[in-house]
Amino acid sequence: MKIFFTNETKKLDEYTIEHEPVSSIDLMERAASSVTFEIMSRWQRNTRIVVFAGPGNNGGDALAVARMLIEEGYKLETYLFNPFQKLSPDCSKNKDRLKDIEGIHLTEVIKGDFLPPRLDTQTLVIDGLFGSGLRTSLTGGFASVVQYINSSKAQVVSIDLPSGLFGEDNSENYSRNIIRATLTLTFQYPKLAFMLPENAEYVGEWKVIDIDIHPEIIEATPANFYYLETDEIAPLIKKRPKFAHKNNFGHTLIIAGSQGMMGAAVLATKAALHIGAGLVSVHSAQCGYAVLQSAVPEAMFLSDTSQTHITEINIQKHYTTFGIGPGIGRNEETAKAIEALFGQMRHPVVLDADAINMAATHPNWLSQLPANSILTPHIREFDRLFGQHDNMLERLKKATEMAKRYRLIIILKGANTAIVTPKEKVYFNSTGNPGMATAGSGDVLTGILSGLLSQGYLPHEAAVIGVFIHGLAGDIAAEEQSQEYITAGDIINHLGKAYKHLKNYFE
Ligand SMILES: NC(=O)C1=CN([C@@H]2O[C@H](COP(=O)(O)OP(=O)(O)OC[C@H]3O[C@@H](n4cnc5c(N)ncnc54)[C@H](O)[C@@H]3O)[C@@H](O)[C@H]2O)[C@@H](O)CC1
Ligand SMILES: Nc1ncnc2c1ncn2[C@@H]1O[C@H](COP(=O)(O)OP(=O)(O)O)[C@@H](O)[C@H]1O
Ligand SMILES: [K+]
Repeated sequence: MKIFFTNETKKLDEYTIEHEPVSSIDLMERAASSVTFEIMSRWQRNTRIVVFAGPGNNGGDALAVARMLIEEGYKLETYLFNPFQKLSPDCSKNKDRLKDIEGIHLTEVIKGDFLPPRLDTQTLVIDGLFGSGLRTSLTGGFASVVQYINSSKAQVVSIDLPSGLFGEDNSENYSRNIIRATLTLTFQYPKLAFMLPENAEYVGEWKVIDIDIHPEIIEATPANFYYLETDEIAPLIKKRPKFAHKNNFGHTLIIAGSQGMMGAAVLATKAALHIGAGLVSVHSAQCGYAVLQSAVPEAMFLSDTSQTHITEINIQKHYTTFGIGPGIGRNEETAKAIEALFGQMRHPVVLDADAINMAATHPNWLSQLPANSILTPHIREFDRLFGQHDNMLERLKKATEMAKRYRLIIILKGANTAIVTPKEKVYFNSTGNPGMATAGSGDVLTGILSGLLSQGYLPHEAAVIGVFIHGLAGDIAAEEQSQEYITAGDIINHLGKAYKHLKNYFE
């Protein structure tokens, strides 16, 4: 799903209005009825509802929703803020339509005559003050209304965007003057701001409401940001040919583990096998021999000369890819061993964990990796590598710049993991849950990505499939066993079900 910028909303709406064709007031009616439907499915008729409408089309939506809810038997109070005595044409039409119906409590606030209604835990606020047309941070009376709503314990449904929030960059915005929504019902596509952890407190839960924007204009409008969903990932999964043998699915070498951190090697190796690599070998310190051979008998073990850590990696065979980093520690001897490998990397590799930390102290590494290699930093690893950043938006900008400069795929891990490609595209993942914030789940991702590269998936395909299926396996595990319970091993144990879900998706 493309993520457009809010300044493109008008263009998308206008094309739809002209080419569907549909009048703008009917498009608003369509949007409002979907919002009404969603509210009705969650809140009962006896809920006390207070609607706050602004002067633009976001306010128009809110007034239309108010009318529809009254027609459905809900009781509500509606406040229309019109300080400049200028409403958008569709907002004005909806004000007239609302005035005409029975049982309406509509207050139009023009000057500082606003007596705020009581808002308590039993109240549902519908926030239609501002949406995609917000030009500057809210100030004055609008800011006061937002603060009043925020200071209450009412639940808040925001239409399109929490009022006061910009769709993209909020780094200069005033936190106090942005609605903190319980639920945001956004039109047609999620906004970039929703992907960023710094805005979670405003957006709350969010859901896309399809208003049938014309498919031609969606197709024709380029985007740099995407939200990955099952219908985009499922078609990428390859079928294993009937006469295939293990060599068709490549040979992955996992370079992982050191004394006390052998579990990381086990997890990455198991994940590479379960995602479907033909052969998996693991190079690790001698102390890992018994552990690896018993925990993952399907993998071959290549022992380092050191008992405790990796010091030298002798490549005797052709490996399709390398998965480097989980649990290797930061010994300088290990760094030297990895450096010595650069000349032998023929295909994209995966770099994770301490390998990324070492890249931070060995600045020439990034330019020596094969093009389209995959880096999987979490936020702290990312900042160690590329410097401190104040927020996720800053990190995304830097990731985009670095992915292009070094021709790498950067997977910035977290909720809504971002996959940033050398072509400056950013894909946000939709799967995964906080249960995955547990030791070793990143090691599993490294194994998955290496195993996918090994099977011949293109690097950007391996990246999006890997991140998606990792999160999906975590979601299935959490569904069965609850978020708190799941460990990294449970993610691996649910990869099979995740694969099945993707393969059966179109059946
Ligand atoms: N046909 C359409 O155009 C559709 C529009 N939709 C709704 O329309 C919204 C966008 O409508 P608009 O473009 O009218 O924008 P908004 O309703 O978000 O706000 C625009 C109005 O607010 C004023 N304004 C902007 N920033 C301000 C600030 N900081 N302080 C005070 N006033 C400020 C503008 O001068 C303008 O009057 C979407 O978010 C969505 O809710 C939906 O109804 C779907 C269809
Ligand atoms: N709150 C969350 N929601 C979704 N996914 C998460 C969340 N927290 C962590 N994850 C996922 O779990 C993995 C954690 O990786 P990482 O931080 O490297 O852990 P570790 O170092 O313990 O292996 C990442 O893939 C990340 O996207
Ligand atoms: K709003």
